[in-house]
Amino acid sequence: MVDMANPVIQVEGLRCSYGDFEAVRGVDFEVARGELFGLLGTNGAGKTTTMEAVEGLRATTGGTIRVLGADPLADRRAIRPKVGIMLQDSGFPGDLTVGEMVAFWRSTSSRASDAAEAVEALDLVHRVDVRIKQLSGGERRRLDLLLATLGRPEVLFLDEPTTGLDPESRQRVWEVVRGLLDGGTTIVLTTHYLEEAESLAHRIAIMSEGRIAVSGRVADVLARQPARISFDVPAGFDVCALPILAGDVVHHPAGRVEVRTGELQRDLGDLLDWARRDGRALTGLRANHASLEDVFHAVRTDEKAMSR
Ligand SMILES: Nc1ncnc2c1ncn2[C@@H]1O[C@H](COP(=O)(O)OP(=O)(O)OP(=O)(O)O)[C@@H](O)[C@H]1O
Repeated sequence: MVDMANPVIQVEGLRCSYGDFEAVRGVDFEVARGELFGLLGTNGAGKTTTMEAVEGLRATTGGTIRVLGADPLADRRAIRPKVGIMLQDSGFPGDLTVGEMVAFWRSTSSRASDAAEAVEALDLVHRVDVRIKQLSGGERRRLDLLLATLGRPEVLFLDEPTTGLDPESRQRVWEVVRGLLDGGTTIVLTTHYLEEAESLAHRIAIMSEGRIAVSGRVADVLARQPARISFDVPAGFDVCALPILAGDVVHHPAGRVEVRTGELQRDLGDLLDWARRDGRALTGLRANHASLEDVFHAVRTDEKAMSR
């Protein structure tokens, strides 16, 4: 059960600028202990800038941030041992081997976890004697995650942790992240993979042009978007033949009818009754709740409408 009464991370009215350009324009969110909060958004929406500010790596121009009750920039030394950070580009020394880097990193933490276990979990055993600069992009990402989690952080920031990973490696990273959540770690994650957010996040926020456009529990965010029912219809089909439905009907030229509805069960029932009565086969019938992709698309559409 997520305890929102005692958030581990509190961000209020956050603003960040690069010169005259304001990249983050008043962002608010809270993350409870043991929760995974997903920060999504288009390229340039302000996710990394927000993450860097919350990590204490970037000065802000407005608002307040508290991580474990402290200001992450001013009180960095106090909270740093409890925080793990996986940047988009970690810049670790390429001449060290994986094993040397892990040993060095481990020696810097008083709370280090079992390195051998972590190396195994992230499938890097066979790369221990390889120099970092010789790793593939996916292996680098897995090493970055390993190093970010080695100190058993209470709070973990993951900036696009699975970019460039093949599906199997991505699953492996998800397993490691789920294990950390089971152990009570609080995680903030940015990602462009919507299925990753859908699969891992308790709550998400979708950023658009420096602000949070949509936020909430994944199920609640999805429930705010219409569901879809679709099926094939023969050439020359007249949509007036359909029963009266709560949703909007779109007749695609390729011979498919789509219903976008906030009343999935009722409209689906009415359509099935109608098909049975008229002896019609609804070939290719599909009924789905909205996906995060639909929500993302709606945010993009609003973004474009606002910029017109
Ligand atoms: N060093 C910088 N100097 C000037 N502008 C910057 C700098 N870094 C980022 N920006 C701008 O700030 C905005 C937000 O960038 P940010 O990297 O936070 O976005 P993002 O949501 O993380 O994007 P992406 O998904 O591409 O990583 C963008 O318009 C970007 O061009």
